[in-house]
Amino acid sequence: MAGKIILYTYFRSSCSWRVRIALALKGIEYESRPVNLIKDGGQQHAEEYKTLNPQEQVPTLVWDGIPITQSMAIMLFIDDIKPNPPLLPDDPVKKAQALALAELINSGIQPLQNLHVLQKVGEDKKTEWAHFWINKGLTAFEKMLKDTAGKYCVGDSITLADIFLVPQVYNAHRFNVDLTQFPLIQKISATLDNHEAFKAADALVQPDCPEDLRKK
Ligand SMILES: O=C(O)/C=C\C(=O)CC(=O)CC(=O)O
Repeated sequence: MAGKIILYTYFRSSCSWRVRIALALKGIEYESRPVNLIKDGGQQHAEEYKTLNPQEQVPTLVWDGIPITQSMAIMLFIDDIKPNPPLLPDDPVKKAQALALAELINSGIQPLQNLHVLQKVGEDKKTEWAHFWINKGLTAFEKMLKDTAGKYCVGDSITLADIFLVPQVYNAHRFNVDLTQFPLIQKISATLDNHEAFKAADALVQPDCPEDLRKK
């Protein structure tokens, strides 16, 4: 695996967080470049950044000068350039289950509680809005886990489903979703919280995490 990797990231952006977990699981070194989504009206809208990421979002991974956007595409790329440990099971059914769980969050929850959507929904309604969509999505996720879970979301190996789950659980706490309704999600995310790669990728230990939120 050749190539210098730069990751444009924001500490609590779910999508950046996922990529940080994948890089940590693979043991891939990278240079982290923080993009503050709030400061200066959002540094993701800066002209220079827009040329890398026309959607004006994080993350962007730059590999040997080539920008790659979208967390799912980035993680599949990482899995291709460094196949071990794999992010998806070999078994076709398990692979589809892991992708279905990941997509449930990727397209069914996270985009609805993303910064730019909440800005459009408005300050007074945003908490109720985010709470509704996270609660609805995680209710389905928990039901699916009944058929797929072992130690992790799909069997006993870490997959993309686990990588997507952890940042979404952070957001569930942030928007006051009662996680005691979801015993499997709670159990698996507690196990993941103790995993070294997940600890290293945690939003609250990143260099751009503000001091008042930082994990002590
Ligand atoms: O610090 C902030 O308030 C701004 C941005 C975020 O939380 C990141 C998101 O938009 C949510 C997410 O990625 O899930």
